[in-house]
Formats: sequence, structure tokens, C-alpha cells
Amino acid sequence: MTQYSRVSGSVGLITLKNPPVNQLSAVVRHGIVDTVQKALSDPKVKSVVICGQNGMFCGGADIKEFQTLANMRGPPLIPMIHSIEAADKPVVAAIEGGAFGGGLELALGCHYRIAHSKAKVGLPEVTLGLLPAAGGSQRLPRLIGVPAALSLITTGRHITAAEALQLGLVDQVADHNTVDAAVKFALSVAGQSLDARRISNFQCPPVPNMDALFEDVMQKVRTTARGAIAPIACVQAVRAAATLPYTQGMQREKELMATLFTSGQARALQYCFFAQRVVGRWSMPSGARWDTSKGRPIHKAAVIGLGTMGRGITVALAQTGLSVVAVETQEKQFMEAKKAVSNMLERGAKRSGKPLAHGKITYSQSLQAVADVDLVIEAVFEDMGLKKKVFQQLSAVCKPGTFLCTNTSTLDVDELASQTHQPELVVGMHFFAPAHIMKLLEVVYGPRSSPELVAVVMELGKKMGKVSVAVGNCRGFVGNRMLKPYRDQAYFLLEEGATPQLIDQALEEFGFAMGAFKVSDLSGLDVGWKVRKEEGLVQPGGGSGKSARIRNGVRYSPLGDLMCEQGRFGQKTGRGWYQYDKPGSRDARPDPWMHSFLEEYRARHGLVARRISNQEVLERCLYAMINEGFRVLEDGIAAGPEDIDIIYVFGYGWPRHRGGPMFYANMVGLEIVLERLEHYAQANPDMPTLQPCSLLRKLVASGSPPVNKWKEVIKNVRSQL
Ligand SMILES: CCCCCCC[C@H](O)CC(=O)SCCNC(=O)CCNC(=O)[C@H](O)C(C)(C)COP(=O)([O-])OP(=O)([O-])OC[C@H]1O[C@@H](n2cnc3c(N)ncnc32)[C@H](O)[C@@H]1OP(=O)([O-])[O-]
Ligand SMILES: NC(=O)c1ccc[n+]([C@@H]2O[C@H](COP(=O)([O-])OP(=O)(O)OC[C@H]3O[C@@H](n4cnc5c(N)ncnc54)[C@H](O)[C@@H]3O)[C@@H](O)[C@H]2O)c1
Repeated sequence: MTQYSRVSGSVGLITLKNPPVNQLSAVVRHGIVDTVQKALSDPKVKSVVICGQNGMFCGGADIKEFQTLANMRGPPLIPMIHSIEAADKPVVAAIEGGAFGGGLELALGCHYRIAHSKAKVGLPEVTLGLLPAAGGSQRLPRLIGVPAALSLITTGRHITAAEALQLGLVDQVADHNTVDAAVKFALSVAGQSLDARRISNFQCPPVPNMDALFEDVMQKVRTTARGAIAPIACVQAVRAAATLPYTQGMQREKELMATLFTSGQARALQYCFFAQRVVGRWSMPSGARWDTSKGRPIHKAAVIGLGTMGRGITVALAQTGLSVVAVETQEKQFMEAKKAVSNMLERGAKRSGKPLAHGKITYSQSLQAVADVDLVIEAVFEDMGLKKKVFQQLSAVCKPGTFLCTNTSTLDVDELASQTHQPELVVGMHFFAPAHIMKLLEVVYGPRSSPELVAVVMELGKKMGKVSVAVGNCRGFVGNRMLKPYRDQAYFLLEEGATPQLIDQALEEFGFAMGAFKVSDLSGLDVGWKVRKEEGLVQPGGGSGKSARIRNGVRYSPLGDLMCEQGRFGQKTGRGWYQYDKPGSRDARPDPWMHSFLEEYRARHGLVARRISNQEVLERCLYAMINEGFRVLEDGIAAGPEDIDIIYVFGYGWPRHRGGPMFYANMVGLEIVLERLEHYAQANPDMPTLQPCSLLRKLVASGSPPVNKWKEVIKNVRSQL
């Protein structure tokens, strides 16, 4: 709703009231239209201020209303904003908290904008698969110029009030009560001419070499968009602002929006927006939940092992303001880590403009130094024997009640918990490399983990700026468990006739940041090789005969092992599935050696290469992964499809505009996924990961309900077990 009052004698004050972010629902739009009308027709009112309740101006259009255009009721935003701009009394937007999307567009329709110094503004529509279609794409370039508008609209980034002032997006920044400041300002401009304040009348500030600018931006956007269409439409809309009269520009904005609105991408991105919030409302099979479990404050934390991961985790913790004890036993690593952490912190401070967090870290080579910390994150080598020893030591050294967390990527968290005096105080905190940058944190609880600890760790993840997802304990947890069948299929396709480039290209065209083989080169082929050797899966020379490609009755590809035997560990050795200029280089080039290597391999194993289509690559890799996702849901390892999707979008480079693997399966059609899996499983009886999981069958049998209804089917399936 919208509240109206007259203040300071002659200022009409309109307050948007629609928790949580004063989003512009139909009722709010009605309220704005009515109250603006009231203010303009009241002769005692000389100027108007629009603000939002609870320290928030407006979070934009109500995204929940975006199911279909036809469902949108109430006054449309565009004429509402036009009538504010056309008003003959000055209208001032008092921006507290934030003005985003339609909220900022509303403010751009006002004649003046005053923002609190802590407020943020932005046009994040592109992140929802849309563009600022209530005039934002046309007004912003007219106000702040084409280059700055392109930067804001194509990225959706939020900017501070200071930056907004510098760009001329707001007229004044207030340090104290913004509404009071806006009312004072409104009184001071009452009666003044508004001709020069209506942005739609402005010409875009001229840009030299405009064609070149747009070509350049379009090229950059196409490269980074990875198949997303909204950023491209945003450039086209700004181009219309720069080249067409306002009314025609608005028409173009409308046409572009109509295309985006009905695209599956907008649905996927809006699903991701809500899914990200759903995963914050975690629950455990025991019934413990986010809203009934209370954590306790963490003042001091420790990190054990300062290798690749430990360094990033130390930085992420220090940046939250915590005191951190960083422990590393090897002298060389110890010295290198200190330098590396310090450099990472400096770079982070430069990027964020926030002060350095150096002083908060103390370094030690002894585990005794962690005796008084509240929480420990272990990040030593991925070796169960070593980790068990470290957990026994931690349990002996730490004060009672200390939370013990492991950053293992695959090992059994319960087994580690069983090494300690208080197994209920042990969970996994699975960060992704680089740990201070990557957004995802998998929080892995076991059957004994205390809800208090899960609450603490989820909260800590939030403070570190992570998207934390609580999942159950199993090999590889959710992310790496689902990655295995995906990778296996990529290897099998190589054996059957594909090349690393062919597979990667298909996956990158789909929208992945990197294909499976480029990722493998980046993370190092030796990591998996070590694990497979420990598991007794590796036969020197790849073995021969039928058994060479079968392990425990299941198809196995020794290709990765053979690559490692040749010292081809990926980027670190300058050779892997691709070749690189030198070790450590990132520029992957196809390696002709690979051709003869694969030919020789196929000949040895009696395999006849066939043509593999992009469709087969996508179906086999993605559907195998999705099938495992259904098993994860069936096993209760993830609470719902949203958890899986968020893990993949934030941790594994899954294209956000495709919503995550489970949402994608739903978009493709569960019956189609089932049919294709059945087809491939029949052709490959030695690949059980292609055998459709029973939950997928049950979902199809219950009419393929939309993804937000799956939880009900899963609940029924579990209750029948
Ligand atoms: C032809 C047709 C013409 C159409 C015209 C188009 C107009 C326009 O260009 C389109 C838009 O404005 S598109 C919109 C452009 N605007 C945006 O993209 C801004 C989206 N919002 C945000 O980025 C963040 O919420 C804030 C930064 C506002 C606050 O961050 P924070 O303090 O960390 O809080 P939090 O945890 O994030 O959210 C709290 C709760 O609020 C909920 N909710 C939030 N916004 C909502 C909305 N607009 N709606 C509904 N709900 C919204 C959110 O779901 C959550 O509830 P839940 O029950 O837990 O799920
Ligand atoms: N590298 C990744 O991409 C990645 C991603 C997610 C999780 N992980 C997991 O994180 C953990 C660490 O991986 P990493 O890549 O950082 O390994 P790393 O080899 O880079 O670092 C491990 C560090 O631990 C130190 N260490 C060993 N024993 C120790 C002890 N008893 N006390 C203190 N320090 C000790 C080593 O000296 C080394 O510096 C592993 O469990 C791994 O599975 C790694």
C-alpha cells in the first residue's frame, strides 16, 4: 500500500509500504497513482516527496508478479512514471536503503533525487533476464551519458550514493534523515520551473565514435554473456536511447522487453533469484531448521593448512573482521603463505575500497596455537589418515565447545567427526577455489551434527559473502557427486570418437564457463589420479583386454590415468587435454598429439570412432549429471532442487540463464530426459549412471510437476520407504 500525508505545511509525502522491499506490486502502483493525483490536485501542496518505509526506497517491480504478462493487473508502471515526470509541482525521491530496477526508474521519473550516503542504486533487471523497461533504458543514458549507462544496465551492478552523485544520477547525498532532507529540499524548489528537470526531454550527451563504442560494447557483452540474451537487449535499448527520439526509444524498449519477458531465460534467472533465497532457509532431515536453530557468535577462528585453499579461507575469514589463527607446519609453505595472504588482502582492499584486515591474522607452525579459538577450518591434504590425525589433535587441543570444520572435497565428514570428543560439533565447510573469491560454500552436516553448528556456519558463510547451501554427507556431497557421471560421460565420448575440443565446445556453447576438459586441465589431472590410485582403480599402462575398461562391473575409462602417466597434468605442466605455451599458462590450444594418442588408444581397445553430435554430448553429459541429481534428492542429501541448482550456478559454472541442472531438466521436459536416459542406458548397459533414477520415473508418472512442486513428490516417495 501507499501512505499519504501533508508535512511542513506544503509538501505532500508519499510513503511506499510493501514489505520486505516496497516492491511495486499492483496495490502499490494503485496507491502511487492515487496519492500523486491527490497531491497534485491539492492547492496547499506545492511540492511532493516520495519515500519508502523501513529505510528502503524501493526494490523495483514485484518479481512474483512476473509469471506472465497477462497476469499483471493494476496500473502499468510506464504511464505512472510519466505522470510524475509531467507533474507541474516538483517531485523529489528520498532514497534510503536502495532504489533498484523499477524503484530507480520511479526515481528517474521524479524531478530530483536525494540519496542517503549508505544507499545503493542500480538497474539489476539484466540479472533477471530483463531490461529496465519502465523507461530506465531511455532515461538513464540521457541523464548520465551512454558509456556510464551501458556499464550499469548491462551488468546490473549496484552503485553507492557517492558514485551516483559523481555520475549525476542523484542530486544530493544526505548523511542523516533523508526524508527530512528531501522535504527541506522540496520546500526550496517549490514553484521553480521544471522544464530542465524532465529527463525524457533531454538529449543523450554526445559520444564521439558512437558506432565504434556500441560495436565494442556489443562484442564484449556477447563474449561474457555466454548465450544470455538480456545483456544484448540492454545494449540495443541503450543504443535506441542514443539514436532515437524518446518516444521511439520507448517503443524499442517495449519490443525488446516483450521478447525477453517470454524467453525461458527470464524464467530461469528469476527462478535463480528466488532459489538463492530458498537455500538460506535450510532444513535438516532431523527436522532442525534455519528459523528454529540459533547459532552463537564466533570471535576467533583458525585455519589449518595454508595451501591453495587455506590461504583463500584465511583471507575470507579476515575480511569479515574475525581474528584468525593460521597454522601451517611446513616451513616453506608457511613463509610463502604469509606473503600470499598479505598480497591477497591488499588486492581485496584495493578492489573493495575497505581497510586492510592484516592485523587480525596471527601465524603459527603449531596446532597448540588454536587452543582458544571458537571455530577451526581444516584444509590439509586430501588424505583421510592425515585428516583423522589432525581431528584427533584438534579435539585434544581446542577448548570444549569449539566447532571443528573440514574443507574436504570428498572424504567422509562423519568419519572425521568420530575422531573427536564432540562429534556433534563437526561439519564440512566445502569452499571452492579460489576460496576468497568463489561464492559457493557447501555446508555438509552428518546425522550427528548439531543444528546450532549448522546455523553458525551458515551465518559465517553469509558474513563471508558466500551463498551457503546445507547438504547431507555422502561421497562428493552434492556438487562433486553429480560432477562424476558428467565427467565420466565426457571420457567415454572421447573413447567413442569425440575430441576434447568437440566436447568442450558443445558445453561452452550451452553456456558453461569452461568445458569439462578445460576444467580438468585447470584443476590438475593428477588430483583425481591420486584418488583413483588410492582406490585401487589404476592399472599401470591402462591395462589391456576387456577388464581394462571395466571396474567393479561398471564401465571405466583409463584415459585420465594414461595422460597422467605421460606427465600431462594440465596447465601446471603445460600439457594436458590441451597444450599450453608454458607451464602455468591458461591459453588452451588443441594438441595434435592428442589425435594420435586417441587413435592408438581406440585401436588397442578395438573401438571404432564414430561421429558424435553436440546433442549427444549435451544429453549424455548433462542428463547423467541430472540423473545423479535426482538420486541426491531421493537420498535426502539435498533438501530440494533449488539447493542443487544454486550449487551448480555458483560453484560449477553452470549458465545461470539456464537456471541450474534440475530447473533445466524441468524446462526440457522430464519425460524427454527420461526417454533419452532410457535410450542411452539401453545402448550402454555397463553405465549404471545412465539408468533413470526411480524419483525421475515417479515425477514423470505424477505428470511432471513444475520444479517448485517436486518436494511434495519427494516427501511421498520417502514416506513410502
Ligand atoms: C512490459 C512490462 C513492463 C514491466 C516494467 C518493468 C519494470 C522494471 O524495469 C522491472 C524490475 O524492476 S525487475 C526488479 C528489479 N529489482 C531487483 O532486481 C532487486 C531485487 N532485490 C534485491 O536485489 C534485494 O532483495 C535487495 C538488494 C533489494 C535487498 O537485499 P536483502 O536485504 O539482502 O534482502 P533479500 O533477502 O534479497 O530480499 C528480501 C526479501 O524480499 C524479496 N524481494 C526482494 N526484491 C523483490 C522484488 N523486486 N520483488 C519481489 N520480492 C522481492 C526477496 O524474495 C526476499 O523474500 P524471500 O521471501 O526471502 O524470498
Ligand atoms: N584445491 C582445490 O581446488 C580444492 C577445492 C575444494 C576443496 N579442497 C580441499 O581442501 C583441502 C586442501 O587442499 P589444497 O588444494 O589447499 O591442498 P594444498 O596441498 O595446496 O595444501 C595443503 C596444505 O596443508 C599443509 N599441511 C599438511 N599437513 C598439515 C598439518 N598437519 N598441519 C598444518 N598444515 C598441514 C601442507 O603443508 C599444505 O600447505 C583438501 O582437503 C582438498 O580436497 C581443495
